[in-house]
Amino acid sequence: MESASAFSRQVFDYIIVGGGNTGLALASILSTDPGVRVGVIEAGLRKDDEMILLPGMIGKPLNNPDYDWSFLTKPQILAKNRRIPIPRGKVLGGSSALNYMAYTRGSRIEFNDWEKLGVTGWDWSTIRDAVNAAEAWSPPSDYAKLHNADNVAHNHGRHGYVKTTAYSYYYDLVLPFFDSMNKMGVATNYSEASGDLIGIWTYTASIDPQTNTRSYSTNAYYDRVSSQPNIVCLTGAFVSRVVMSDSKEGVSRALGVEFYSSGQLFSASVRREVIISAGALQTPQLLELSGIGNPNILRKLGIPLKIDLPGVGENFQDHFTVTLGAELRSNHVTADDLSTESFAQARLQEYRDTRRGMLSSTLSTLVFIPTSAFVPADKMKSMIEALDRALQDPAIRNSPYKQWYDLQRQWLENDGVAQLEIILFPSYTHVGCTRENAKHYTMSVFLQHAWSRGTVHATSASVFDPPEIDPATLDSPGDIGMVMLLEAVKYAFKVMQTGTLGDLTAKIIEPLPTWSDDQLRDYIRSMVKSALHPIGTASMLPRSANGVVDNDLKVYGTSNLRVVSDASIFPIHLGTHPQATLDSLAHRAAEIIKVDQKAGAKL
Ligand SMILES: Cc1cc2nc3c(=O)[nH]c(=O)nc-3n(C[C@H](O)[C@H](O)[C@H](O)COP(=O)(O)OP(=O)(O)OC[C@H]3O[C@@H](n4cnc5c(N)ncnc54)[C@H](O)[C@@H]3O)c2cc1C
Repeated sequence: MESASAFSRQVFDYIIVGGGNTGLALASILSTDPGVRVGVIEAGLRKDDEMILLPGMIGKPLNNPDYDWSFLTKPQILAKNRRIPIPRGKVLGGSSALNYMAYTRGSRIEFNDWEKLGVTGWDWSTIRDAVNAAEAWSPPSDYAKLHNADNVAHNHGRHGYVKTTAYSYYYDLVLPFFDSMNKMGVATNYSEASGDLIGIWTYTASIDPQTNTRSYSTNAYYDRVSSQPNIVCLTGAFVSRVVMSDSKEGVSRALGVEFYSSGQLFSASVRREVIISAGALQTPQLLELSGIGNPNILRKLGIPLKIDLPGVGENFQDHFTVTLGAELRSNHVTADDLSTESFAQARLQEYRDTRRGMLSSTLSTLVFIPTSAFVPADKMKSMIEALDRALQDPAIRNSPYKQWYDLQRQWLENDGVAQLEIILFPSYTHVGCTRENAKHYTMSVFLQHAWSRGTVHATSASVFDPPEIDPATLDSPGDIGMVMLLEAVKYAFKVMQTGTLGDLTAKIIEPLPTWSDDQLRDYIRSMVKSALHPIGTASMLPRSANGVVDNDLKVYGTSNLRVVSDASIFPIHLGTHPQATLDSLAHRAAEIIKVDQKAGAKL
């Protein structure tokens, strides 16, 4: 790791802002060319401790300021004015150091439809190949196969960077959950990486099969190149702005960055490109601090305008989730047992001695289903009628985003597109009364294509003031967000009462199947939260559709500033977890940048 003053004395070919999931991956790939110098500036520090590396420790670093930015939304009017937490990694490796390690691909249908939004060059086969370049998959063990782990080798990359495989420990509730879903008519999907996500499956995790530790951008990518002289990583430093030249014939050039380290302001210059990879919440803030954004917002912040780009910080999307809690009839081992000190110590020792056992794993099973699977036909009809009426509103019809409303409308009735994810957590992450010493589980439902469109904007000209995050929770045309969550909760009640999981469930604790729709709506407003997948705030869309970057990830109106490979560039949400796609973006971006470099593109 470098000192700030040494860093600032160098001139880099590429400066990457944010050494997170994809920024660090991209920096590492670019630096495999010895002819270029790459500088990375990351606000967090390197932390390779058990809180990050042990799968069973997930959740422990959250709210710890040494690991987590711990963002809060602004009060959400339709969610009882609550400020909803959105944790984000503040360490080298970013959120890939904190996440739950589900390494899941997106959907063939969805990626192929990006073209309908005016995005070209990003179809399923391109993204699939790029994930394959990122992935170093190992087949699951026989024990994992008994838990329906994906065993279809040709869907996976074998020689990439991020080590993936199935876990080596499964909670007792996994197979009962499969049984209940199968009895609900949801088939087991044995090849989740094929581009078809529909069904119930055991996920492939970003885990090293040799050590059963987390594989993330720090150890998967950066450690391969960190000893090379042409990559320099500065940690504990906050980029406060990209220094942009004045615009010449409508185009501005990134000259370098300014950053703070130990309270002191430094600068570093760049020969070729500045690449912002600061995540979906801080990328728009940094663009605005650099004078790129909506002129009205910049004026209020006292920031001189460099590029008029009103899409910056708009189009914010997330997966919204609600949880239900249940008490078990049985005395199964669950993750809650880890709250007993002696049990936790024994599991930790087991892991340290053998790399096996409960701490080598987390939750492991995911369900993805289309609308028709959880919204009854009569409800579907009335829901779509209300939506169609709402979509006639001139504010929507004349909106630059009309095309993606149309696309989401098509996806609602496409049985190949997942609209709902369900996860069974082998623990009690819930509210409500419970019997002491009883065992529990939590079931969560997640909307995959919410209709809310929120915003993220800087609140001052200082990088140290967190941005204002407004996901517009539950604010959707025809109230479709609430209707779908309501039906999702009712569907989850059925799952909890069906098959082997139903036999094991002593009682549903809260919410209750006997509650009226009004009570359930009230519960949803009280409980809805972020599934921690924010995207869209610097969207890859045509400029006329409020896009911020073009198909080559270059910020409109600049010759050499890209927003690369962080989740802010997704134009529309993925019906899955994002990290594998983010790795693919790093690889795709590296290809694009290398082509530009070879062509000697005029910068
Ligand atoms: C608790 C949790 C669980 C999750 N579980 C899963 C999962 O199981 N599977 C999955 O696919 N996804 C999961 N996700 C989501 C996924 O991990 C993230 O979407 C993804 O890692 C984001 O990558 P990114 O590159 O966009 O941003 P990040 O990885 O967050 O990187 C952004 C980096 O920029 C740095 N930075 C920001 N501003 C500045 C600045 N001004 N100067 C310098 N550095 C700066 C940050 O410190 C950070 O390191 C989870 C997320 C969380 C938080």
